[in-house]
Amino acid sequence: MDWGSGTGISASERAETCRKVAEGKFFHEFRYPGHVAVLGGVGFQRRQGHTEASLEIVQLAGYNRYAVIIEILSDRGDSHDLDFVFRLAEKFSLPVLEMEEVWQEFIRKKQLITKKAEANLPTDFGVFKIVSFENHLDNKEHFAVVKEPFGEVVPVRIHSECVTGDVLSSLKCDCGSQLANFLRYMSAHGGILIYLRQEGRGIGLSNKIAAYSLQDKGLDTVEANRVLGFSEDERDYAPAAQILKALGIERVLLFTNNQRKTVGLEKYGIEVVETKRLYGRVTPHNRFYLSTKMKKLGHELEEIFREVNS
Ligand SMILES: Nc1nc2c(ncn2[C@@H]2O[C@H](COP(=O)(O)OP(=O)(O)OP(=O)(O)O)[C@@H](O)[C@H]2O)c(=O)[nH]1
Ligand SMILES: [Zn+2]
Repeated sequence: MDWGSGTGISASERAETCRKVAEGKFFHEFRYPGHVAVLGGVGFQRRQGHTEASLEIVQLAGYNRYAVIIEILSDRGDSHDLDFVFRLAEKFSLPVLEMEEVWQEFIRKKQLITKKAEANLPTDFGVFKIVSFENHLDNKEHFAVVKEPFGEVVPVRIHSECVTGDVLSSLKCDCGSQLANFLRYMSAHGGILIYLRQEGRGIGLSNKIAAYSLQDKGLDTVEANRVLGFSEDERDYAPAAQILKALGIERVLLFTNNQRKTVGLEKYGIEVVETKRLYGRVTPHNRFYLSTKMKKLGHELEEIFREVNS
């Protein structure tokens, strides 16, 4: 689009066109086609693209949601790499923001998950409260199980969905028994379980079953994920951080053997005051899986292997 009666080509005319868009002029007041391409963001929570990120940056800085994006090109017309961008930024004393930093700030500042429904839930482990959420972050039906009272630092378990382990009592992993152990702990001491619908470390049930099939052929859990085109762990704990905030909680005693969960919560503004190990059952079927988690994913499981070996 172009604004005004000139060609619209010069830098100053293009800047004027951008300014008029940001003033909220109507589409029919511009001329088409023109020399400024207009893009619309679909929401940063849906797409972590430059268009969406630029809208968040200007809004976080206190401006209306209009931004100008430029691609930095070399003399030959190719896109420059990040090294060039850093050198350019240094030369002109400009800040450089990476997508991950904008995402973290977005999750800290824009609360997209709120409490929806809550009810009592008597279980074999005790009577809990179950809470559901209105979730505009990833639109999944995560839920929380709450047992009060608890102190200012709340015992918390972030548990990723494992239908095979949690529902079918599969012996291939430790999920079901870890879940039961935490519910038992909560029943006695109070706390919160956040159940995230991140089946298969975020790859979904079908892909996890495909990964199991590769494991039947001798691959380990990390290799199987990679063969299927995924990273070893696709989870993001942004929904967990926002669920905790929706429940009014910012300081936690986290039950996990996985440091990525601690890092994953802290970067979104949740303070992990302390972590406690939470072990499940070791079976002949899950031993190799658990030792792979320890060796390749950094899970702190040395203690259970010491016990098993002694
Ligand atoms: N892709 C894949 N996912 C698996 C496999 N085995 C278990 N999972 C998934 O791994 C996740 C385990 O979740 P959690 O127990 O919350 O997390 P964790 O990383 O083990 O960390 P902590 O239990 O907190 O120490 C669940 O989503 C399971 O479905 C596997 O072989 N492949
Ligand atoms: Zn499992």
